Amino acid sequence: MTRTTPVLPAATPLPLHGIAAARRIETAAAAGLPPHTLMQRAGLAVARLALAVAPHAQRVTVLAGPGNNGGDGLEAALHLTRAGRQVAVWLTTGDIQALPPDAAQSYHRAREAGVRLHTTPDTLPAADLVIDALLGLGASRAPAGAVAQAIALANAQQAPVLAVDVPSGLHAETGARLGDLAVQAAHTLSLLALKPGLFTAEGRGLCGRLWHDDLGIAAELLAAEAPLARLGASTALPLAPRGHAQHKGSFGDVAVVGGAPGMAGAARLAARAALAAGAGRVYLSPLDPASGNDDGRPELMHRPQIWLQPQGLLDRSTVVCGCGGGSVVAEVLPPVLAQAPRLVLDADALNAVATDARLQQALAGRARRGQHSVLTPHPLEAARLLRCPTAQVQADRLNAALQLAARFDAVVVLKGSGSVIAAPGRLPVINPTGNALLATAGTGDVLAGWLGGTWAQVPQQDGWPAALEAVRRHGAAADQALLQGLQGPLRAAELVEAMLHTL
Ligand SMILES: NC(=O)C1=CN([C@@H]2O[C@H](COP(=O)(O)OP(=O)(O)OC[C@H]3O[C@@H](n4cnc5c(N)ncnc54)[C@H](O)[C@@H]3O)[C@@H](O)[C@H]2O)[C@@H](O)CC1
Ligand SMILES: [K+]
Repeated sequence: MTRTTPVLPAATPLPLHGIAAARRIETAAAAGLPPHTLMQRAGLAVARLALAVAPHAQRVTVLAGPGNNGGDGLEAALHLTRAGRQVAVWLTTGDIQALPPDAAQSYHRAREAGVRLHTTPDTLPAADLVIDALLGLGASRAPAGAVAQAIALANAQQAPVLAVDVPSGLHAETGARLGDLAVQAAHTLSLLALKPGLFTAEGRGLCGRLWHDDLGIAAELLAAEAPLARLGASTALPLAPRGHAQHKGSFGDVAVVGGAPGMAGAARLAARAALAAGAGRVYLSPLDPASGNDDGRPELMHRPQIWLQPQGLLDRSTVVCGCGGGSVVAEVLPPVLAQAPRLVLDADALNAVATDARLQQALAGRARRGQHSVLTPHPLEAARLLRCPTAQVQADRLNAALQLAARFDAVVVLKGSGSVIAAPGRLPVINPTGNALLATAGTGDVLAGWLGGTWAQVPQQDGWPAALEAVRRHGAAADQALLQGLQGPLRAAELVEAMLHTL
């Protein structure tokens, strides 16, 4: 039968299906069951979760929309009424004939069970729990009319909201808002397939705690549909233990190129992170000739202008370039792009590439020369590289990351809530860890440095495993800090230390 489980933290990777695939899964599942079974199971799952997360809630308001998401809400209302709760259903439509057949059947079942049914009012009655069954997979445009009014009322009242399948107003596939209004849920119960939009862009913030119920369908039905992405695991990959006879030369070299005048800290943060990630030796080559050693970390080695040396650190290290690069980073990028065998490009290095066709060509040609690249843009940097508005990147983060990966033949980490990791020929991954404690200056430098430090230890691989692991751990450190009660932000230098103590 059905089983509801919390989705996060995800112990193992999980497939994330797009809307079309989720609908095919629903159709295939329904075909193997007596009519109306799936909706009854969905409603029962919602009611059970409501009773579990709000056991003392006596007054429950169910907001039911014009489609089958509303049908799920009507089924839940029926079960909660039977469980002795005072349930009021507010329908956004008075035209019952217009409901799809499954939802219409649930309407009649709810009415026969004595559930109080109304059309959406100007105010909601006081409630201890609100169930959002307004829009699900069928949400296709900005909420308007009675649906918009119901969303506004749900957000204006105090009781926690349990969203059915997806918070109404959120696009289940992209995680973008469909319009200005979207339900802010405390809990979301995703039904049948998990959808990518629940985990990236606005999804994580609007969903609250995420739950999943596969409604008891056969696992093969889910496996038969290709996912659009997968949710990465929240737990550590097993790393090979360090052998007794290994030495610093066994763990690779990282060279950080960054830190233009006034931005020495960014490059130092990246270098410290590379060291903490386990690289054998870390060199810091500042773009500011006046910049000296990082006195707080004497382990780091100061090596000026490595880009001027024809054969040296640039040719044999994992290079992290861009952190605090300013505009001067553009001058060193030609040799860096030409020589670095493994290259992490961040921040100003990406901005320089975005405005220079020759650098773009040099970057895109690296893979053909057997050189590997990882790009770590935040949405604005991604937008510059794609020559589009930032809103367009955020409107479809999976697609934006895939486009960048294809264009530059590189691994791309599109940062932000639910970082997306994409590479040519690979199923993109949405990272499940992280929170708003990371929204502070320097945390991106730490990520780039940690990624380089991880990658240096496995130089025979491309940047994919190192990118997945660095992004996961970066977020996991913030999750751990949140659990420990940090109010935030997690300052970047402390993040390096926190990552050291995070699995
Ligand atoms: N049919 C079934 O047996 C099952 C259905 N399920 C539920 O069904 C949902 C999908 O149902 P539907 O395909 O009917 O889609 P929805 O219930 O998400 O909504 C579709 C309806 O909303 C309207 N609509 C879309 N955007 C709107 C907007 N911005 N403002 C106002 N109205 C808007 C559409 O015109 C249509 O009438 C899933 O998310 C899930 O909750 C699942 O429980 C599985 C079982
Ligand atoms: K909903």
